[in-house]
Amino acid sequence: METFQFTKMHGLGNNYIYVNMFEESLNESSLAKIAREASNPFTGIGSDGMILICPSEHAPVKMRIFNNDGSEALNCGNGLRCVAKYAYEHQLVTDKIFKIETLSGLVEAEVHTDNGRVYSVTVDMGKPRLLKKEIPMVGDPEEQTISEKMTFLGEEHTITALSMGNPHIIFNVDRIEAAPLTELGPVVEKDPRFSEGINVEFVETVNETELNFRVWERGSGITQACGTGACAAAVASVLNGKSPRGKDITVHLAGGDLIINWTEQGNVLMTGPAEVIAEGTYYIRP
Ligand SMILES: N[C@H](CCC[C@H](N)C(=O)O)C(=O)O
Repeated sequence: METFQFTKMHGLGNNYIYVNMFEESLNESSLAKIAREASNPFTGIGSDGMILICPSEHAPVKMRIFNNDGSEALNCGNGLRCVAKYAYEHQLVTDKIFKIETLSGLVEAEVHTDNGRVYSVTVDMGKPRLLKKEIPMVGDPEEQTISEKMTFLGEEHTITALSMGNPHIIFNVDRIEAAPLTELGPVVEKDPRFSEGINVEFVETVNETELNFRVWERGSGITQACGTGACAAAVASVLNGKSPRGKDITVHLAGGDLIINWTEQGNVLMTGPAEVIAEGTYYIRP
């Protein structure tokens, strides 16, 4: 029976099965199947997906992330904080500031420690990608998507869309408790106007530096938190003139708070916790 060692970790409740690929080897053609099966809450470990911590030629570590439907995504904010924590605490890196390779490029992480234990991580997520061709979505490829009218289920909505290496669409709501997560989430996620699907976020503006936030994730459904989504929501708030550039914006997600800052230099900084839940052996189903 084939097995692998795993560490289950979460960032604000957005939890993944982490596999140290410096020590494990998994069959590339089985990764989607393993991600689906291991993520199953009844017959697997149960999680929002699987994240591989891999060797890299461009950085000390590389992150690959699979949603719980087995689809591979190009970025994951909560995952990056947990990868940074794991890499530092398992001596895959020696510095407190280091690069991590993702499928959407290199990011830089800084771990914050207490007696050698990482309790919080700041990730420089790089620049948001604002053009329609970078999301990707229909329309003029050289244009941005800021407060644009789009109709879903016969109703017109004003939306903003952008990419943090993975695609995000943001709907503004008056009360976050009333966000139509299950009504709109799955429909928008797979709307053909977004050729690679899209993560669906609902945001209530509390004030210019505070947002309430809920998410229906592409490939995973409702999660407790989405780091790239929180970055996208903060950038969208600045683009719509509701939040200031270069200031910390607190994003209140279901699982807790992230501090996001779209700096004057153009990079997006994300700061938040990363926690270990469990370690163990997973038995791969034949
Ligand atoms: N569902 C996302 C990947 C996970 C992102 C999220 N968990 C985060 O923390 O950024 C996608 O398909 O693009």
